[in-house]
Amino acid sequence: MTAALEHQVHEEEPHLSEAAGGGPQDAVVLDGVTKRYATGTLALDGIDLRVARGEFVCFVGASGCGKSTLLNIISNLDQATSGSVSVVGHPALMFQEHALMPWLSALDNVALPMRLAGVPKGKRLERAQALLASVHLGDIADKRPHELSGGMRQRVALARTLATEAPVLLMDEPFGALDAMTRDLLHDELESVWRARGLTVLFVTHNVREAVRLADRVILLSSRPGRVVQEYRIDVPRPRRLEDPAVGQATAQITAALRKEVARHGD
Ligand SMILES: Nc1ncnc2c1ncn2[C@@H]1O[C@H](COP(=O)(O)OP(=O)(O)OP(=O)(O)O)[C@@H](O)[C@H]1O
Repeated sequence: MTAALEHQVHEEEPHLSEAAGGGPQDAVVLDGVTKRYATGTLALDGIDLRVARGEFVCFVGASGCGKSTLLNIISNLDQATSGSVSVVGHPALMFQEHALMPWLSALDNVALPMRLAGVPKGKRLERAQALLASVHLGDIADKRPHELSGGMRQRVALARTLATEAPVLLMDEPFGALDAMTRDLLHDELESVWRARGLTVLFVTHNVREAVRLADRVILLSSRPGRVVQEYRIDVPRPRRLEDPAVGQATAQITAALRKEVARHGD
């Protein structure tokens, strides 16, 4: 068996590869992406996906359906067994665990990607300060992570993710551990940065309502192996709130489909 494996990153004025079937409007194109781990687990089976530039896509699915595997492959942290992946620019990845450097201040944590990219000190600190202000943390720049609440740390992590200037954000349950109020606030902040910068966001969550609150499109994955079961275009007008009746309706519809998927696998 031969594995046709391809992962392309397009640096500038990218056009996506013909191999992955992309066009100039696409930010991410997956063509027949399959992942079998060395243990034999078939985590993803022939995923075809096309995400337009500026689109906000959320993935939901039962535990173990391969959502994290998918993001890892798109970010090139892991490789597909077969299929092709094409991404515009170098995506930034944000996890549920904020992974801030405990010895650095909030400001220096946000400035870190720019430091690694060789941005001069004055410029990167100025930019980091502006990013902290954009997530309403302009006044805690000198604090270190242990002095901040969980929600504040996750906002610092969001500011640091944005400091990479990546055109594509890959977010794996980034707000999963937060209380409802903080999560609400971060939805607003993420949405406003997404719109202002024209970012493309691929966002994994277990929370269907959160997916509907944020997404232009929700993709439901099945488990063992992970496949696209259904896609839902969310045309509820923005700004949305988690408690909007229209958000509730779409949530109920997708949750019913998700329940069926979970029941099919008995988990
Ligand atoms: N490094 C690995 N080696 C072997 N199997 C793995 C590895 N990582 C994940 N898997 C398996 O692949 C499948 C998909 O895992 P993955 O973590 O991508 O799912 P997920 O949808 O993100 O799960 P969750 O929602 O629980 O975070 C699971 O059956 C998991 O056990």
